[in-house]
Amino acid sequence: MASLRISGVSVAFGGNRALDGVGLSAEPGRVTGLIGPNGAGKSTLFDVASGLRRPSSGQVFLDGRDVTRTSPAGRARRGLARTFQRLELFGRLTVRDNLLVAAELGPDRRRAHHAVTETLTRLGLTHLADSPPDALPTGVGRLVEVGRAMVIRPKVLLLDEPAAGQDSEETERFAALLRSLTDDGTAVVLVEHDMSLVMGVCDEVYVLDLGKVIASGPPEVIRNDETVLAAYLGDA
Ligand SMILES: Nc1ncnc2c1ncn2[C@@H]1O[C@H](COP(=O)(O)OP(=O)(O)OP(=O)(O)O)[C@@H](O)[C@H]1O
Repeated sequence: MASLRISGVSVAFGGNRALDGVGLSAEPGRVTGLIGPNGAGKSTLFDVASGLRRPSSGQVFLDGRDVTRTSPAGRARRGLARTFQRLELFGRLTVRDNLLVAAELGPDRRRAHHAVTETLTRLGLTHLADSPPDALPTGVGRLVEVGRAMVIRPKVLLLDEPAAGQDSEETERFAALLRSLTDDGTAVVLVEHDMSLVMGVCDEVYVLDLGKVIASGPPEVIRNDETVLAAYLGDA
């Protein structure tokens, strides 16, 4: 069963149909890519999935349960975590405390300190644990944001442009991290403009354009899809 299933979701901002009947499934242990030109609706779809925006129609299911009317906090308790395109860290708390705040809101508070230590090790950030994110380069800040989402061991992890600002070595390490998350059975949904990362790491890719899914399938199919090339990859 899909960990996250989105069905027939529509959102309009005034006369602008940001999402128009969008469907998407994210399976456990797989990375599902979501790509499309600027303004295609990717972040809006994450907002609908995480409960920050109520769709005018359509449904969201977590592990088969309809959560369309569940609050963001309720969805987090059911194992959904996300990152934001714009970093949403507490700039002056330490990296460790940024993770701890999230861990203590998760389902297992007693494990919070242990989970933070484990996550910092996994991300290779232990040496920066006592630094405030404000003092770190953006690429590292993004990793801290991913850590804050990972620390509750989510079933579904939505990542909004996590590799922006990372250099090629950091991106490579990040790809390995994504694979290790799927080994844990996490369903990862990745919004990302770095096409080599998307094509290298995703099992399945959805392409959004002007609020509609114009193609979905494995990376090798998407890479050669004429509609996708015309809408997006051609000028990427
Ligand atoms: N709060 C809002 N109010 C009005 N319009 C919005 C709002 N949020 C998004 N939009 C519009 O909805 C459409 C989809 O935007 P969205 O940010 O979801 O796209 P995106 O694919 O994430 O783009 P990007 O790659 O630039 O982040 C765009 O036309 C955008 O201008």
